[in-house]
Amino acid sequence: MSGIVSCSLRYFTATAIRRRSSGLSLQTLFPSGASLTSGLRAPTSSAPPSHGTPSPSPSLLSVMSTSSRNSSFSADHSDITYLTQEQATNIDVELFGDYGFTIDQLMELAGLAVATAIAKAYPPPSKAPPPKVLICSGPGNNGGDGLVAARHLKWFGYDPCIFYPKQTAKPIFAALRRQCEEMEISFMSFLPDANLVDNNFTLAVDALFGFGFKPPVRPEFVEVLQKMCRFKTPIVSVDVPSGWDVETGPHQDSIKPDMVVSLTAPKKGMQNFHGKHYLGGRYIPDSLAAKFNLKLPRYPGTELVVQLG
Ligand SMILES: NC(=O)C1=CN([C@@H]2O[C@H](COP(=O)(O)OP(=O)(O)OC[C@H]3O[C@@H](n4cnc5c(N)ncnc54)[C@H](OP(=O)(O)O)[C@@H]3O)[C@@H](O)[C@H]2O)[C@H](O)CC1
Ligand SMILES: [K+]
Repeated sequence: MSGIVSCSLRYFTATAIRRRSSGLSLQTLFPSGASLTSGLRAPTSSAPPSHGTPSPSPSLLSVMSTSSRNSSFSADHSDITYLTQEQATNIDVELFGDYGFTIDQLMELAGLAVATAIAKAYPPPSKAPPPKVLICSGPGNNGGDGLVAARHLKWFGYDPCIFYPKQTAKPIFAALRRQCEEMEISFMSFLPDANLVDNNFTLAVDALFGFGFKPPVRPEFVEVLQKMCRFKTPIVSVDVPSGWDVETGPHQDSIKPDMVVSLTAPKKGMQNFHGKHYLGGRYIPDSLAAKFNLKLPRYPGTELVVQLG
């Protein structure tokens, strides 16, 4: 579909939703009429993925860098590092400074890790309409991870739809939005109430705030988080459940995600989380892990994520 036609359709969709904002039906946006909560296959296994790769020969081992055997990366998940907000920020500074990464690179890997973890934990059915996934993206890089994840989820057989209430003019975010639009991923102009979300979406991705969140939630996001608290549709949080204190975790009125995909390393606020928990962000060089004394799980083979719980 040409850009102009798809833009017109998107405008129509957003307008239609605005007009129906009282007693609204999402039929216009979701004409299939199918129950969107149906049909996710049960996870095949809750165990971490097996290695499945042949052991390297002794000669190969002798030329492997120390990286694959570095003590910072361990198969034991019980003593991994949980980061403070300051540590997470400092690691980011190093990655983008001395290590020369760009935000585009890491955000792509982060968003791909999120989509991969979702595909492992909530595999799409092979013979059914693609499951609808609501992506709630915030104004910072956490929101950018959500936009990237939406694109990969579409490739993986889901039907993502994005709520992105506070957009910035930064080129990276404009580009991510455009990429989603060109993949015919819809943007919603408002967040539907919980009952509509529950009836129309199989999953919700919380990409509002990550480790850059400073409590308390400002007024512009209070209603959004209140609505999300009422979702029965399972929520997958990116890096940090939005509204949680990065270090001390949830409070009484916090969202309760079914799953969290931590990035780089889990944050301290996740220490008592008992839901499904994956780690992604396979880009930390050994020397950086050593510098911050990070204990991280080993990613087996070609895996982009590791299941922690
Ligand atoms: N190294 C990695 O692992 C990578 C992680 N990535 C992801 O990036 C986020 C951190 O991104 P950052 O942009 O630093 O921060 P957030 O997206 O978490 O949040 C910042 C925005 O949120 C606004 N904010 C902060 N507090 C509040 C509040 N109380 N109420 C409302 N809004 C709030 C803040 O607004 P300002 O006006 O204060 O600027 C920002 O707009 C990390 O968690 C990962 O998900 C990268 O994608 C890749 C590398
Ligand atoms: K989040």
